[in-house]
Amino acid sequence: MGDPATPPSSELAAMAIVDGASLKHPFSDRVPVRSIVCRPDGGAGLAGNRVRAGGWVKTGREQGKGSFAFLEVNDGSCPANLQVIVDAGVEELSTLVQTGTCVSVEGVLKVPPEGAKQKIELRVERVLHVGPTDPAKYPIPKTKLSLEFLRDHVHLRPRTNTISAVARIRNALAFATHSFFQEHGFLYVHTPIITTSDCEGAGEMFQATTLINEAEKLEKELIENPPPTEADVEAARLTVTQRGEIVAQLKAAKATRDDISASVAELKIAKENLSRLVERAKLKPGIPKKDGKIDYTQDFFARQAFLTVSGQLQVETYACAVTSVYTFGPTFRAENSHTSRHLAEFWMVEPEIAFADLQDDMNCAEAYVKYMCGWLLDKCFDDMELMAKLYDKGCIDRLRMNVEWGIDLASEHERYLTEDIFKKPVIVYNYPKGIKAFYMRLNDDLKTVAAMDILVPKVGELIGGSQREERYEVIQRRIAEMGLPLEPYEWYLDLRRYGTVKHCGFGLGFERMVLFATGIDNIRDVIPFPRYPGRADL
Ligand SMILES: NC(=O)C[C@H](N)C(=O)O
Repeated sequence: MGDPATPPSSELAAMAIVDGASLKHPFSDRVPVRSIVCRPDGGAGLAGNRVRAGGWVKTGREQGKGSFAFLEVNDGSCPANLQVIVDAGVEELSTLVQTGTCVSVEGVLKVPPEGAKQKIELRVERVLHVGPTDPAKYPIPKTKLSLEFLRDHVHLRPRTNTISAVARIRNALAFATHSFFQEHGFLYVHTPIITTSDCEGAGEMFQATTLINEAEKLEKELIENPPPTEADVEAARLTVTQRGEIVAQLKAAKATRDDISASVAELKIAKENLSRLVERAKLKPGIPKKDGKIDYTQDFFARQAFLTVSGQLQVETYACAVTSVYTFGPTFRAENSHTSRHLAEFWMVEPEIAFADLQDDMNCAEAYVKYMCGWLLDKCFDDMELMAKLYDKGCIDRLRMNVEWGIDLASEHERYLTEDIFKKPVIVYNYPKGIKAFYMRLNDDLKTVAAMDILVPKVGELIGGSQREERYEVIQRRIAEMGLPLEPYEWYLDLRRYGTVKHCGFGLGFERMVLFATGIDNIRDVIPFPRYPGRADL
């Protein structure tokens, strides 16, 4: 003893007794609640172990006339709580029992008395930390709260059962995504967020340079249309007095003076606006400056740049070089949309495969969605059970279903098709060319393109994909036909000019997959920080 590197005896006990490697968190002294209760025996086999555990109190009550307290503690590692029993005297019980209090405790795991719901409980011997909460102010009390209400408390909502389960399901789906594509030899390629190309050509891009463009526009306007100067005002006055007729002179003078003072006022406002905008723009990091002034000669911010709507065009460059690739990142749509299926910022998984056609594309999409369903059943069953209980009795069956694919339909009635006609996912393909993007391959009928959408019950479109037009002349004609400028797509056309190859790909809306899996109704509840009109604060 006396050696500063030797931990206190209680810590030694914790390390020695708790089946260390398998139970203890690798980078903290705690044992995650999951390691204690999410076991086939519900944790009973761990009785006698000394552990440290921590989390947030879901519910708490004092028992035995205040001689001890029962706490249901959750640390987000699984949907289940750990029952924790604290004797009076160890800590102020009235603080501990408040919903939302954070506790970190050390004690011994015990099998509870006969008839108890849980198979194991923690008898506390030492309280290591208490983060109290004021029950009068805490916005997330233990009563059932609507998801809509929770949207106004985005920073505290992960403390709820639903939002923490969604976080785990989302995490599992992301892991499954990488696992699926990596297992099948796809390369993960990071595509850019800031870009000048509008992949869908739908004009729904967020401008990345609004501020600078406003300042630039105003400055240009003032140069082209300079407002009157003081000298102009004086000259105008002189002209007025030199005029012959007094009456006309007075009338003219009045009119001119009014005009002039209006112009001067406008000038003042314009100048103020300009300097305010320029000042604000100067504060923005990353804007190119020369001698303290914005440097418009530099290409990047001086040109219009946008937030990407899809990584597809860029990821195609890698598919046409390294064959099988995917990108997975945030994408943006500046639509003023208030539906439960749209977000201004959402995540998309976009694979792209060379030497593959539309049928291959559909096969890949089918295998990928089935893989994710299997993964959730395997790795997140307890969270799925919670979703089935709270939101949608059918969600587990939906994951289990043997998806029926490839029903041949050439029309686009999304949820109607999946909910009323087929109660299963359907693929709709070969769409009329007029309603689809320029990059989709023109079919031999010259009327339709090799596009496909996968529509699923409850959600509608989950996946949109296509075989890409690999023929230089055809794609060039399609771009022109759709009234798009050729110049921004020159690099894209190079892929067809040099070593072209048939290829295909699709985009899966990641949040829509979470909706499909969980049965939750609104897309704003399946992304940690939803972005929709009016919402971007946190
Ligand atoms: N990668 C894809 O095919 C997705 C498609 N570009 C879309 O945004 O819908």
